Amino acid sequence: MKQLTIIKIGGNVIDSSEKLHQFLLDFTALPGDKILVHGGGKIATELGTSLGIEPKMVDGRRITDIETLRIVTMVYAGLINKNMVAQLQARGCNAIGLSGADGNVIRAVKRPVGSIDYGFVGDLNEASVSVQTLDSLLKSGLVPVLCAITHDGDTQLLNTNADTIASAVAVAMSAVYDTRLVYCFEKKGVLRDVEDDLSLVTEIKRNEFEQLKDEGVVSGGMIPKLHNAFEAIRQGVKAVYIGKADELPQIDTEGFGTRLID
Ligand SMILES: Nc1ncnc2c1ncn2[C@@H]1O[C@H](COP(=O)(O)OP(=O)(O)O)[C@@H](O)[C@H]1O
Ligand SMILES: CC(=O)N[C@@H](CCC(=O)OP(=O)(O)O)C(=O)O
Repeated sequence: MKQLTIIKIGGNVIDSSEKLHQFLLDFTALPGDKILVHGGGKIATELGTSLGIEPKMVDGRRITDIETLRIVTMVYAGLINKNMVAQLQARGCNAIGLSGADGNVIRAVKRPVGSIDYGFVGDLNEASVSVQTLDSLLKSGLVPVLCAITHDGDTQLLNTNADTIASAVAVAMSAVYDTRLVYCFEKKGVLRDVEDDLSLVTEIKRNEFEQLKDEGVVSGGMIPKLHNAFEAIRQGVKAVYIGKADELPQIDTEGFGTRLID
């Protein structure tokens, strides 16, 4: 099987034009087939706040009412996605920017209302990702750049966490590629002390994740990120890493951030 790398880039890196510039250079230089998935939660929060729409997050997920959906669609599928594609094109990477509705590449189901109504948030299942569409784009020499906007197939756009999209795409693509999933963000990886880069945990096994959670070592957005990462491994993704965006070039030589192991 051919190798495929799925890279997810988080909001704190996208928010810095310098860091984003360097990351896109490194992404372009990465050999082989690749797909980029981006978030942008920080920028959506900033724009929403400036328009008087306060963000509401529960367990790292954004409660997405109709006004918020308009903002995240503009920010993720428009501003960020198109700027990234233009920057990649300028570096010689033949990127194609897509929401989940484009080419029906990611179809989601609106999250059912339980104790919390998340609004227009989309959940993914095993049939969500169109492997055929992504595979044909890759075979045409294109590099898909996916944002956090999905659709339900019945006109409704939905907001889906970008870490979850990256994990679902990696799982689906592992049917036809040897797939690895790389979460890039602003820290060196999973740290024992969030403020200390020297406290990097180089490997985490599934059973150690529960322990790290109980000890309070991992918190906030890192909990769903690790959950998504272990789901990906359980469902056939060959390797999953979490690490610092500007260390991406080391991935095939010195190793990269935290490697997750089943
Ligand atoms: N043990 C930990 N190691 C590294 N980061 C952690 C840890 N525990 C919590 N975090 C927090 O998790 C955040 C990453 O999650 P999130 O903001 O969802 O990522 P992204 O920027 O990729 O969207 C980091 O910015 C950090 O503040
Ligand atoms: C439903 C949900 O929470 N969607 C996320 C999508 C963006 C995202 O995941 O951005 P980061 O990767 O930068 O956090 C949100 O709106 O924040």
